[in-house]
Amino acid sequence: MSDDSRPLPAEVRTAVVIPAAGRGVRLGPGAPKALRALNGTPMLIHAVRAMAASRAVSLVVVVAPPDGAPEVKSLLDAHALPERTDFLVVPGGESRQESVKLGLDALPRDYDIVLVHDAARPLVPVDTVDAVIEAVRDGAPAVVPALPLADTVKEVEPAAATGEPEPVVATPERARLRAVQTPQGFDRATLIRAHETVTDDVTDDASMVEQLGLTVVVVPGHEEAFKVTRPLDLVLAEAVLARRRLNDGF
Ligand SMILES: Nc1ccn([C@@H]2O[C@H](COP(=O)(O)OP(=O)(O)OP(=O)(O)O)[C@@H](O)[C@H]2O)c(=O)n1
Ligand SMILES: C[C@](O)(CO)[C@H](O)COP(=O)(O)O
Repeated sequence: MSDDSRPLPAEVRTAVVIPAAGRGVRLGPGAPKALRALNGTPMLIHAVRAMAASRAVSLVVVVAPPDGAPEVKSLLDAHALPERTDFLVVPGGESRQESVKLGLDALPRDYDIVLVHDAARPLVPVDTVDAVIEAVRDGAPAVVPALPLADTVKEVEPAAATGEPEPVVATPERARLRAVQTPQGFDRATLIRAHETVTDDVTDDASMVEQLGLTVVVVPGHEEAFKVTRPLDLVLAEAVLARRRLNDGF
């Protein structure tokens, strides 16, 4: 463990950045993905509530579609959210990475732990959020929730949209692979350094911390923390919400 791994004091404050500026191309035509409804409520509101459900979270920064900040502010005002949590809305950028950076730029100084959570993972349970925060409090500079894979994974030589069969290059040992979810949790200084240092395109924030040479640790993820990416994911998300309503006796 490096010096970045010292335990943080218990009273440290935690903020969440929610990148919500994507179009949702893989979901098909319609409003920006984060604003589409799940069970009548925008996906973003589900994601915000999932984060604010943690008593450790005192600020949520929503990174809105570039021209959608006023609409997102109105949505947050129109939905019941915990009073103990503060909310900020900033406009996003061209890529997820850029949107996260814009969210980080808006963070007040007095937050030591920062979570980054996809608006597209609206159903993550609060226990997963708390497990990530606890691991950062315990001294990890970067923490990701993740699950073992159900499928075997092949590395291929990608056929550039020609439709040709793709030759398999390798079969990584499945037992060593994990499917990574969000929220990913960070010591704030580490995450800011990662975003200031790494210029490659990446698909998650933790991989930027890996590029700094620091250790990223994995805590158990949750099946309900899946990302709404394609149309079938919407069906699954509605089914999870229906089951929760039944369990809650509504
Ligand atoms: N320029 C972008 C692109 C993505 N995101 C956010 O990053 C999260 C994960 O991205 P993804 O699931 O890929 O969302 P989209 O980019 O909207 O999806 P697609 O690639 O299908 O367009 C989402 O909450 C999305 O809103 C963002 O804030 N800014
Ligand atoms: C951050 C992430 O959700 C971790 O699995 C994922 O990498 C986002 O990928 P996307 O292509 O931007 O949805």
